[in-house]
Amino acid sequence: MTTAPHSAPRKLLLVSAVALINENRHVLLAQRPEGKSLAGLWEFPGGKTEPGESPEATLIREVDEELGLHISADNITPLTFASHSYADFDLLMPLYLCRTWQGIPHGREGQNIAWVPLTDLYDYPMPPADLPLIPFLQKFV
Ligand SMILES: Nc1nc2c([nH]c(=O)n2[C@@H]2O[C@H](COP(=O)(O)OP(=O)(O)OP(=O)(O)O)[C@@H](O)[C@H]2O)c(=O)[nH]1
Repeated sequence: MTTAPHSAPRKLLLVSAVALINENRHVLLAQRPEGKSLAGLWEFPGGKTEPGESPEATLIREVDEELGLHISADNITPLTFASHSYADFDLLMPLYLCRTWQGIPHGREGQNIAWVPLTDLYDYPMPPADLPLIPFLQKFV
């Protein structure tokens, strides 16, 4: 008698990300460095939620680590989310909106960053999960 193989459950990855919007209605994107998955693509700052960490705390921590920016929980608001099935995991990514921060952003991990007019977002190749977010941002931000 043969037994059907049990496949491991797919992993659900929770990632917090932010649309930092400046006074010119430009959004800050960061380029994924060489050596990482999806290298070279432009993404919203953020990262994986650690065990026991709230999505908002993740965002505040990641924006500091990646960009040297200080944002407060009072200045971020939920905007929309991305949901995408990558080959080896499902991504759920709340996208917050932030228009007020302290500091001048710089790529603390050596990554390129760019302030991108919302109308030019399609000129910056982004991960597939992010593509549905572009028309949303263009229409509602
Ligand atoms: N921060 C961020 N992550 C995104 C975006 N879109 C998207 O698919 N992701 C995915 O969400 C995950 C975020 O992971 P991360 O930034 O904390 O970690 P990482 O690159 O070091 O991890 P990895 O190289 O193992 O994927 C990555 O798999 C990344 O590809 C986005 O706009 N911003």
